[in-house]
Amino acid sequence: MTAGSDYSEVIAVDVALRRGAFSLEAAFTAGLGLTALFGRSGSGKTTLIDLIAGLATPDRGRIAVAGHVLVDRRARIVLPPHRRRVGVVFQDARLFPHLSVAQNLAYGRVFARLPHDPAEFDAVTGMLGIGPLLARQPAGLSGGERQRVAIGRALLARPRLLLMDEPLAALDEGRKAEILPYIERLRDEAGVPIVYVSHSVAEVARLAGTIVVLDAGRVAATGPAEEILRRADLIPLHGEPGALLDMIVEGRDPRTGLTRLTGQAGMLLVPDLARPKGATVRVRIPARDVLVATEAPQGLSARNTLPGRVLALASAGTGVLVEIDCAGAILTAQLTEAAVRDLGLVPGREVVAIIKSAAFDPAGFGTGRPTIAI
Ligand SMILES: Nc1ncnc2c1ncn2[C@@H]1O[C@H](COP(=O)(O)OP(=O)(O)OP(=O)(O)O)[C@@H](O)[C@H]1O
Repeated sequence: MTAGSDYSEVIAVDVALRRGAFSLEAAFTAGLGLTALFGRSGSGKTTLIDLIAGLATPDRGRIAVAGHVLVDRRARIVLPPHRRRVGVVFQDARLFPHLSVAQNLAYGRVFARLPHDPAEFDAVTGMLGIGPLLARQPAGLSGGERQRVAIGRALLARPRLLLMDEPLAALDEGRKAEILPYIERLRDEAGVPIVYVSHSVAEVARLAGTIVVLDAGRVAATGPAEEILRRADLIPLHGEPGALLDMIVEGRDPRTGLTRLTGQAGMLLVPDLARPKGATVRVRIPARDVLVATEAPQGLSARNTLPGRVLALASAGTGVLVEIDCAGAILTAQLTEAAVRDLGLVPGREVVAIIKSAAFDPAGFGTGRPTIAI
């Protein structure tokens, strides 16, 4: 990509397909970084992945990646999967059981007709932390290790796009936590755009720059992750609204032992994070963990109070979702209608958002800036 090119169009999809009673009609564009295809079971996520990978052909439409047309039904272009330069990582790693890790990795390369490149091999195995596993057989690896090898195999074929179809779904919580930092490195360092299927809000909140929400074969919404995840009208799909804030680690607060983060919204104290000073972190703050006051509170144990202004109110299930603009960063608070009435909350009203430090789940902190705008 050259500077000034439109980063929102690294991937351009506009397709239709009927499969039995199910019909998919989906159009979206996405840029570099990680784009999550998010939706309930049966919404069409895997069908869309199949169409991009070439495992199924749309009845109508066009798919292009980095300016290369993979499918254009009107122009009668349907590239076979092996000519698409699209890597796929499935829920199960699908490694060859009779080959070692090193041989599995080399296979991706052979299949793509690329010569062995020791420097690239070392870079990929280093990034994914699989160097020590090279002589092992897949049967002896943990689920997370297997997935890292599957990602390495896909990357070594130098894809223009990496598709990941629920790559963590078969792993327990511990293994998921172990592999997430590698997926973040992949997103930030490999320079390959990723389309990532998940129906986990926590996963998508941590990883995605862009979210495409699918519902019954249609794109219900698409946009930056922070916008999609706070929308009240999408609660039936994502379940729980919340804010995403990109913040910087300032260091350990000597008085409390908590980690001090700074960002657009102000300063937050969160449970001790093993991240270096200056590191960027992505923090998710669910709306139910935010309280609202109309004056700075006195004698309150909560550590985090951010001044802001009510931006909008939207009815959300049995309550009200209040959007608060904290110096340009937008927080959301889930309140009862009675609380909104009692506090006199209307757009423009100055308020203080209060978040308990204990509300932050250290396992949910992402790294880096997930959207790379060029
Ligand atoms: N080959 C097929 N023939 C007929 N219907 C199909 C076929 N493949 C998938 N479907 C249907 O298409 C719909 C979308 O399936 P798809 O696997 O794309 O959903 P999904 O969002 O990936 O779901 P999940 O999260 O459960 O994996 C489902 O109703 C499914 O039953």
